[in-house]
Amino acid sequence: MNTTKVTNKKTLPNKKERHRLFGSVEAGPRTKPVNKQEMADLQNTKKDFMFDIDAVGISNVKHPIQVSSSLEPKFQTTIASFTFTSSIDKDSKGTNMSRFTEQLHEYHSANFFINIDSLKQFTKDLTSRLKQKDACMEVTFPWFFERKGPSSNLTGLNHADVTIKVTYDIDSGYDVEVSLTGTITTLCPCSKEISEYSAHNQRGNVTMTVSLVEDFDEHEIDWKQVLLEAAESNASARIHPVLKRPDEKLVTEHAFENPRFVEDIVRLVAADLYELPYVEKFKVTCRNEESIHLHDAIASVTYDKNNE
Ligand SMILES: Nc1nc2c(ncn2[C@@H]2O[C@H](COP(=O)(O)OP(=O)(O)OP(=O)(O)O)[C@@H](O)[C@H]2O)c(=O)[nH]1
Repeated sequence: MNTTKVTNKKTLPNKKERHRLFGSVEAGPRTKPVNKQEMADLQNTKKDFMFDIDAVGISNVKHPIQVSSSLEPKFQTTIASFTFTSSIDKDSKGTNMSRFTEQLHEYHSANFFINIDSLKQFTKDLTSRLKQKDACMEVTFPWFFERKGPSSNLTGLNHADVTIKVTYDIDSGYDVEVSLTGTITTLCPCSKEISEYSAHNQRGNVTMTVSLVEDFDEHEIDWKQVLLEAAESNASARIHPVLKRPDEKLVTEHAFENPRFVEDIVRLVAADLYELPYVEKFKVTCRNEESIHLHDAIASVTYDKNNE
């Protein structure tokens, strides 16, 4: 290894002098309290502040998390983005924002696994910690799963974006919404029909947002895998990280044999979700990134079984 040092030719002022050169000044007299007990607590000021606030809190909190899965890898760490909020009434000036991340770190240190049950516990605890009547948290993360080539069986990791949103209200209890965005291939039926050869295709992003029945047992059913399957099994073809030529041939032919409009995707996925007894209501959206346009094709279906 070459350990020769490069000789510095300039003589620089020391670091403190450099900071002064760029505008740093000496500390002024300190007159305000440094003990927490003596500090002003503006957040907890009680007065008529005119309006209740629906949601106040923090968003874009990046944090490592642990997730379990019915597909390989069965346990994984991934990076999540959290949003934490609660409502406050018009007599409170503000919330105590440090308590959101304070609680997150406490959970993290106690081996926090992200699932519906643990988020229910988290929001309930947060409600008491904040001394408010409700709390809401939303967590979004890439969930990874193994995918094999259809002929070679060669494996790689794909991912889908997953969101869990849990609200706890001391009067009405829990509200849980789960969501997954999976990526698929769609082959245009119109293009297939009218062209002498081939058909153009798209990369489709299918987002399913679902309300599950109250007694849904996530230890019995991995809803992530179910939603992924709803998107992929209705696609022209699935997406693969590793494809050899025999795989590529199968995937290409499968897409040609299963052409889909963006409308077909949202209706077919809606049908699968409709058939799941533990799904109460759902929204399916699809956004196809066109390969023959700069724009995307979009469609959505919303359905609530309670309104039947
Ligand atoms: N309510 C409120 N807080 C803010 C805002 N902007 C920053 N802060 C936060 O105020 C925080 C102080 O947090 P608090 O939780 O109120 O601190 P505290 O009163 O010492 O905490 P407790 O001991 O839990 O009562 C800092 O973490 C800042 O991030 C804002 O717009 N509204």
